[in-house]
Amino acid sequence: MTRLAYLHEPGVLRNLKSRYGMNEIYTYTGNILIAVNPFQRLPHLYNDHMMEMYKGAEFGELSPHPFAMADRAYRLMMNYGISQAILVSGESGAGKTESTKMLMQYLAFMGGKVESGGRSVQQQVLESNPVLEAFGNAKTVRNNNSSRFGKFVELQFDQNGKISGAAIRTYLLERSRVCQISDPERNYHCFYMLCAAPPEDRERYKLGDASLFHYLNQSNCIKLDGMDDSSEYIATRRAMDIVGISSDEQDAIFRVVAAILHLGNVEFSEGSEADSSVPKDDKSQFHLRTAAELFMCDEKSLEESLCKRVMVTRGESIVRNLDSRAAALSRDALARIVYSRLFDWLVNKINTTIGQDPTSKLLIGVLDIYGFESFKTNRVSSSSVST
Ligand SMILES: Nc1ncnc2c1ncn2[C@@H]1O[C@H](COP(=O)(O)OP(=O)(O)OP(=O)(O)O)[C@@H](O)[C@H]1O
Repeated sequence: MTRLAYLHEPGVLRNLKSRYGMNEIYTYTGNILIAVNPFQRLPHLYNDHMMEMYKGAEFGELSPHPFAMADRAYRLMMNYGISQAILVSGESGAGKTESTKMLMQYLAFMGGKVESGGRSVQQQVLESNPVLEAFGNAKTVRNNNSSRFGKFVELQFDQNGKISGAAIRTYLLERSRVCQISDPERNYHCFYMLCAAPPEDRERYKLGDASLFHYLNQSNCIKLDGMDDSSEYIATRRAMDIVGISSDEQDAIFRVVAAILHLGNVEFSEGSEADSSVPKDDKSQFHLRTAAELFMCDEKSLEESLCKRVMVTRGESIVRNLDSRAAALSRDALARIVYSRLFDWLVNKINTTIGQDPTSKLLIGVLDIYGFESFKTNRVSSSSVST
């Protein structure tokens, strides 16, 4: 790009377009790699043979490629003993997560240890992707599998350049999506997966079709072309096994997911006292009872926590009734906070299983932060991510 005679926007775009027309989706501009989403699988670009080619090749000697970026970071770290960071940024749907996976694939190839038994750190980092995607990705207008959280993966290396530990840190999970979605978007994948689980699991969590749940049926998009939620459920369970989440823990996780769906179906009507509220009807009472069972808490306490507010002042606490609108808001607030705690728990669990190397002085971090989006109505959470 820097060799263009006139470096201006039309020239840059024309260059990218003509390269894209020749299936050259990557272009350098100085040390930066520009990736244009091909929207088709190009397996020949990412196989072992390609990784062998880029290994140790001078930067710029071969065609632009994420492997070249990862190789450069690895070499700089090894030659100068300085930790490196790679920032992957772009609009939603641009291909950041795919590029991040390729960077990780190459770093795992260079720094991977051959384990005699068990799974290596690099395998576990790569295998944590499907779990995080099930709980942190959703269909948006631009991307059927959009990451709704930022992710910083830190790979720790020993003196020989072998991966000795890793940590995954996540940022800014989009909590509002748990309770509020609009056409043609979807909520987080895990909700639909669980509604499409084998009958015995659906029975255990008292679930039915996804379209029965308020947190899912606000949008007409329930099924996704090319994604079979029932096989994704099985695949996610398998991925959870691999990252060391026991079957009891998996049951607890899905209990919470199901409880959130039931909670969302609890509607409120005005109670007998002024400005008070109660579950609207038998249906709401059933969902409240089921949510309490799944959360393993007392039904009455759950109802009170939704329909009343406790204000603690110095020395005393005051209980105030909430009207039906305010009760619905506190229901949504509870769903959001529980889901985001569940997500944080998953990330912690994955980190514990992968294992850290506190002695490591050489790190490569890859930051994949979710992309800019501009809607008709922009919420505070989306604008704070986008700025
Ligand atoms: N290099 C690639 N090869 C093949 N397909 C790609 C590539 N990059 C992106 N895609 C396709 O584009 C889709 C969107 O890419 P990706 O999820 O990486 O976008 P993103 O920038 O991370 O978006 P978001 O910010 O919404 O999470 C992928 O699901 C995949 O189908």
